[in-house]
Amino acid sequence: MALVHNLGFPRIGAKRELKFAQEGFWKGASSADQLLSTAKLIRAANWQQQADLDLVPVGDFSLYDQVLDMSFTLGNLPARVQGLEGSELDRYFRVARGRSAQDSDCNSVHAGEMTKWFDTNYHYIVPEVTADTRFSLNPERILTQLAEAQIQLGLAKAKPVIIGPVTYLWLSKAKDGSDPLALLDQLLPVYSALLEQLADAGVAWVQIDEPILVTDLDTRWKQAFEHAYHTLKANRPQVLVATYFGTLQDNLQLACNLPVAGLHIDGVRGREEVTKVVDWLPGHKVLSIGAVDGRNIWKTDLKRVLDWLEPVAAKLGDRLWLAPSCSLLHVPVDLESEVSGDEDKPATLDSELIRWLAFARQKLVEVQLLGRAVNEGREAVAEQLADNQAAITSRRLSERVHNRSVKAGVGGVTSGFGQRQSAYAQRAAKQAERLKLPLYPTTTIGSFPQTAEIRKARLAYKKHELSEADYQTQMKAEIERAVLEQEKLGLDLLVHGEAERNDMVEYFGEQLEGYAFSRFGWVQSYGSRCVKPPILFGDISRPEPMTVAWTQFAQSLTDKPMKGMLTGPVTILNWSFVRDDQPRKESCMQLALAIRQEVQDLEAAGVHVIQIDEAALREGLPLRRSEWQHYLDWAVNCFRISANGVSDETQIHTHMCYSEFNDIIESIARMDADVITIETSRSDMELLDVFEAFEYPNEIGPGVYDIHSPNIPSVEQMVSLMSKAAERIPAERLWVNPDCGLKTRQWAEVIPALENMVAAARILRLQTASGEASSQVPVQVQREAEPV
Ligand SMILES: Nc1nc2c(c(=O)[nH]1)N[C@@H](CNc1ccc(C(=O)N[C@@H](CCC(=O)N[C@@H](CCC(=O)N[C@@H](CCC(=O)O)C(=O)O)C(=O)O)C(=O)O)cc1)CN2
Ligand code: MET
Ligand SMILES: [Zn+2]
Repeated sequence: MALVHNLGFPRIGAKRELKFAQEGFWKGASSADQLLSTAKLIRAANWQQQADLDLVPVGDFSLYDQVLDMSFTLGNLPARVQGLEGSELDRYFRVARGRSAQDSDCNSVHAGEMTKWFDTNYHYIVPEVTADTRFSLNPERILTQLAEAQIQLGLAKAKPVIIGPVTYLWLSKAKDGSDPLALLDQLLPVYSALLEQLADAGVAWVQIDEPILVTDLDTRWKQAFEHAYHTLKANRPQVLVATYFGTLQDNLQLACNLPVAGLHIDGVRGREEVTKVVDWLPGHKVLSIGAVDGRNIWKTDLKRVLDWLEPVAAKLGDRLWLAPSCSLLHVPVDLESEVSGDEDKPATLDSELIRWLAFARQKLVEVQLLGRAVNEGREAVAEQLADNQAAITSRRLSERVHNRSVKAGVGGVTSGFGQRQSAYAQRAAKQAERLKLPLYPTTTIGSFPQTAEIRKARLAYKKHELSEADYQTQMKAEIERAVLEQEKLGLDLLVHGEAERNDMVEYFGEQLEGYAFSRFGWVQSYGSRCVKPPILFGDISRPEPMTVAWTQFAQSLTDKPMKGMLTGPVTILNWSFVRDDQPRKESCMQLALAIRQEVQDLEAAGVHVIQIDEAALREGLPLRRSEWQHYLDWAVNCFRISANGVSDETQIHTHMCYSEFNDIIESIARMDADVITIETSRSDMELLDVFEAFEYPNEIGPGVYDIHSPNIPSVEQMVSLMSKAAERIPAERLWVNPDCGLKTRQWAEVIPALENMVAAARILRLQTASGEASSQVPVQVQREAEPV
């Protein structure tokens, strides 16, 4: 009998209950007890929905981030929060979010660094270590949740999930430049103790996630796996080592031979490896195959899966387990929420599209169907299989998916599409003459605070309670406010503030043909922040201009230059649920042509600076280095096609956040944007080393203001950061700007932070004018943040 199980379930709640509880608590509007009881209710509901599985994940829930949870479990808190007063919950959120110095205790704490979880749009808090890090077990969270689950589901079903020791260290960053792997022997006793406690609590199976097994590992990391799992052998539950997001390749034998009871592999992205793993896996071990895509929202073609799965099942017998390919964290909770519109929220997906889709709950039903088909024969689920087949066929043959003129447009792309008229130096001179910006020009990345009023108005508009005209009037008022504030602040290059956009990707998805969007299809991005990835289901075209009127309106309010603001094709692709019936690069090319039309329309409307955000270009990099170049080639090509249909005088900006550029700097340079703004403030400008080493030729705005934290950066901090930047990049090519957009902040934070930023730029100009190299700064009056 094949068992069916799950690796992890979304924890935000079907209606984002966790988000509202977190934010209520942070604002001081509700108590810790209220937050914790909402959390408990969500866990119970999640287990309820998974109760039919043979094994159910426990410990996949998190109040902020599962990696931060693991750091707490392992007693690995940054020194800056150790010994602080307050509760553990307080310390937890301090690491997660930072804390400004407005508190009476004067404990300003900067937030832990956040970065992308593999190639997903989920962000985790990077564990911080030093050579002196000592771990100690803090098992309370997981034991408490385990006890809850065991009561609800019975002892046998509860399967704790933890991040494995090798992956944990691989995700860690050593603040002192030491080697995190050197801490392995420190760490293993804590894992042993944890496993022993889980065994004592009656746990039969524990899932230990080691996703780095699908990445390129050098010998040391490979040996670390053997060492770790041999060391952890005694007194523990049976261990299922879980890998996902790709193929094992040269780690395959290592993964198969670890001294554990089972292995999970990604049977969607690693489909071609399944047979090989079956051959290599020792006969006493369980193989869990992820046969349902945990990274996308399409209904599984069950017949196609069964065609390859049945022979595997025949070989493995009881040793086969079935699951989604990875944790379901990356898909929305429940398609049922989309089915019937109510007055509050009209449905957005039609019944035909709904029939093609599966969210987390539906994916678990698919896994169960596969289990029954394997265990009892296809006849046992004949009706469901026929239903599934009909849906698959309906999507494959649908005329909504294919658009001849779009395909013709792609066919007509020539190499000239990606080419600017002149090289950067010539363009820069023409642009400088037109824009007349000062040295160290200041700008922002695009969005200004998305206030509760903005969101409320948009909701009312979507519910048809607010007319289109009234909605537009209100958004125009917001844009006006943003423009006035920027003029008051003395910024040099303005933005309209993106008030009218729900999200930088969803907004474009809503206006492009070939896209659908859900009502409740939320996926956690970080902490309480969620995104609703639009669903790219068909050939993409742009029926009409998407941003021109808003940008023109904003420009009409000021004599300062106004940046047009677009999301680039690669980012739209990477942050959407995309087609699985054609290569991603083809969808991307269609998006590139649509954005190119928008860029040209903006230029024709008199917009002289256009930013095309490619925040997700790097996260789209395949996990395997051997596949990088191919991806980078088409991604950069698509960006260039979207951007380069303009005259020399038009200045193209691009923006990237959370990016490490070391390995891809050549491709970044090939994008040939006139200006690139990047995230650098948390990494102390370290990121710029590679731009210096590569002699990156165009302009750069290294972020000086960490917008992910409520802290207000001081003038000194920003002058010091920019001085570090100027040691690496000639001042004439530097811009002064925040790390990213300001939509998650409040005006009360943004104004003083940008005041300081503009003051910093003025000091830098004065210093340059007087030839002064020092970063001595006149004393400034600092304004503090409002509590969030
Ligand atoms: N797609 C994407 N990926 C990304 C980023 C990004 O900006 N977009 N940025 C990075 C991650 N950063 C992020 C930063 C902020 C948010 C964010 O603010 N998300 C919002 C939702 C944004 C949104 O779509 N808002 C809609 C819907 C708002 C909403 O929730 N409305 C309520 C009611 C409104 C109310 O009363 O508050 C409802 O519908 O129930 C809108 O503005 O229209 C949130 O979690 O709160 C997400 C990710 C990397 N990945
Ligand atoms: N223009 C966008 C903004 O400011 C870029 C964000 S990148 C995640 O919000
Ligand atoms: Zn950004």
